[in-house]
Amino acid sequence: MAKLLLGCIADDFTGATDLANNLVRAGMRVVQAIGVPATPLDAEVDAVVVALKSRTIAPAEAIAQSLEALRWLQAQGAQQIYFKYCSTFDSTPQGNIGPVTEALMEALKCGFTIATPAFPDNKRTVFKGYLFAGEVLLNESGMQNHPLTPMTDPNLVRVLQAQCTRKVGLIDHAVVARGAAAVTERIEQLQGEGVSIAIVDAVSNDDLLRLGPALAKMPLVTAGSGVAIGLPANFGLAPSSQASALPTAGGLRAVVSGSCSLATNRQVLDFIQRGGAALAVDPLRIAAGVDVAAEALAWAAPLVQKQPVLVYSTAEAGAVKSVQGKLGVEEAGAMVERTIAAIARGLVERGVRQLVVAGGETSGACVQALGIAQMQIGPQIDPGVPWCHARTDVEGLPVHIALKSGNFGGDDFFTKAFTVLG
Ligand SMILES: Nc1ncnc2c1ncn2[C@@H]1O[C@H](COP(=O)(O)OP(=O)(O)OP(=O)(O)O)[C@@H](O)[C@H]1O
Ligand SMILES: O=C(O)[C@@H](O)C(=O)CO
Repeated sequence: MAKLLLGCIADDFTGATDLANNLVRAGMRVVQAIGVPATPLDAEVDAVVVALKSRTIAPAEAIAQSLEALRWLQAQGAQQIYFKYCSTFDSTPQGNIGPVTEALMEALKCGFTIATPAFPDNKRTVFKGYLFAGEVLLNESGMQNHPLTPMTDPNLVRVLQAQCTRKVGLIDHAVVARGAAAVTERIEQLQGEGVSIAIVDAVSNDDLLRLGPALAKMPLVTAGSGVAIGLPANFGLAPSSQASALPTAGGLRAVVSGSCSLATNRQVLDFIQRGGAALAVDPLRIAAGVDVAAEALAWAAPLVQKQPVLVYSTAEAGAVKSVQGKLGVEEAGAMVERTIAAIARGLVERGVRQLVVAGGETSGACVQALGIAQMQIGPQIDPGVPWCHARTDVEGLPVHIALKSGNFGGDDFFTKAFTVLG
């Protein structure tokens, strides 16, 4: 068995495919495992991304799951570990970015690591330690109102320090601009000052590519997906179309969406305005006991033979709040996720082999409903979202599947996705 070059631990499912996508584009062959695999790796790949759902669970549980993933990756011979979190640094005041980072450092006897969510391809940039989402600071981007991980402070040194016992410092843009040797020098200086984790500025892919060589000997790297573009070169790998080759796609095409982000709302509207076949799922009818999944599948069955179909619960903030007010936030979420996941499975049972899923939680529910354990990463649709290929437990059938983070993708994403597969 070939040795794994890079072993990755991601704190959610769509974030894991985002990271895998950047590694593939930089030349690595990558699989994504859903949870920590029970058996040794049996694929010829350069990197494995273990997808956890550890972003908002209790810190002790996030640490336990991350260390279990670390042990599995080490058993496969991983030469370097990458802890992937969100490009908007989603965390609660307690973590889990800080606690998991420190636990991994401890386990790896790693004296120094970096932390940067910068992902310029998706307009996440870090300057002087401050995180920008698009044109505005993180705390003005809408993230200050996130229901689970409200981000009210854009200063990442402060945010991470509040979650860590180790000292957190900054490698600022003036250093990164001077290249890898300057970064290495700054790391030595910071270590002399007792700092063991540094937020790193990056406002462009060039910054991330300059940073890459300085990370070659670090046992642990922690970041969003952006830093990944600079790592494969450290292992002598270069971008190649081979790394993203997937089996030829066939079968019927569908989109299921449980994401209520602004981007997904625009994508649903765009699909409908182009004349796409679309059906809205009403959470209140699910709550009233109607078999909404069966209805949706009956609607989709004839249409999907001729064209891609979209089944969505996507709604604007006001409508979501009203449903949550009636059903409760968690209950509404869980009910809609179960329904969308049942529809995804039903669609695959009816011949869909190219499936787009929108929303992080929704993706988790769909991947689990389809019994997917491992995904091979293919070509990018839009930054952060690749097509993947996976075996399901629906008669062992394979599907091409794309898991879209709520905020990612252009307005035409649901149309463009299928043109990428050809
Ligand atoms: N119409 C609706 N009313 C209430 N809740 C909904 C509705 N539609 C979807 N939901 C729930 O909202 C949540 C959406 O979360 P999900 O993670 O899937 O999307 P997202 O937050 O846009 O994506 P990401 O986490 O990738 O940013 C899910 O729990 C889903 O079931
Ligand atoms: O980094 C991001 O923004 C995404 O990969 C993500 O983690 C969404 O949940």
